[in-house]
Amino acid sequence: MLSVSDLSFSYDTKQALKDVSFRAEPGRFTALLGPNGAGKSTLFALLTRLFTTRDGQIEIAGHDLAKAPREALAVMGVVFQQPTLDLELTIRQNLSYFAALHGLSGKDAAMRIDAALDRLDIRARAGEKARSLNGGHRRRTELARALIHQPKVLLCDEPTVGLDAQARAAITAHVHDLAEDGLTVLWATHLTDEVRESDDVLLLHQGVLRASGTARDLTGAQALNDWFLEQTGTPV
Ligand SMILES: Nc1ncnc2c1ncn2[C@@H]1O[C@H](COP(=O)(O)OP(=O)(O)OP(=O)(O)O)[C@@H](O)[C@H]1O
Repeated sequence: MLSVSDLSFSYDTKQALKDVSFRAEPGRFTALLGPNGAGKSTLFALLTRLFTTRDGQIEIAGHDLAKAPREALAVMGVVFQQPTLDLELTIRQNLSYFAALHGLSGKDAAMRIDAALDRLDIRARAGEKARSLNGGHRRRTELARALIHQPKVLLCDEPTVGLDAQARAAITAHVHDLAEDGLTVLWATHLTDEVRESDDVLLLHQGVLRASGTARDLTGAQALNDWFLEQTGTPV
């Protein structure tokens, strides 16, 4: 589980997050929705310890990120907005490198890499250079890489940016499956078609968490897009 309590953060005079509290539960796909400037990237930077703050608390699967950062980060998988594959390495080499960073090697690493590649349906491409893959398969590779160390919490920061509709749908479906298998997923997006009615939604606007609940409960008979517009005055 991912738990955030009373989290605040300021850039000089600009307060980017104000007393944000929420929980993302195991087995749930939690969508973090917010217009530009809402504070999503700031929140991800705090969750991944790129930034730190004394205002508030973050717990990753029971580990306090400030007091036990190593333990907390060890159970977290992250897919950043910007692609981070080495395009000259094969898919398997990219994953092996990451496994080594987590202290995994030999048979254990190979088994975990195969399992992660199977999970994302890209094992058949494992010997190909990342450069030869399309955007959707590169993103799948990054997702597979984020799973090798068997995290309990998966953070995805707008991971479908730049993908075509088909690749977006495939990745989104894969990550919903991962959530159904028990992972805690936090997925930042501004694209409401990536959110299912049964998903949990966190609406962030101007640094404040405006709403949280299942998409179905929050929107009632409204389409999520219309609800979002009504809440924020901003088209998604
Ligand atoms: N380095 C910075 N210095 C000052 N203000 C900043 C800085 N980075 C972000 N901000 C401000 O903090 C607020 C939150 O920004 P943040 O990037 O977290 O939002 P976001 O929801 O991720 O938006 P986007 O989708 O555009 O990335 C915005 O008002 C932004 O202008």
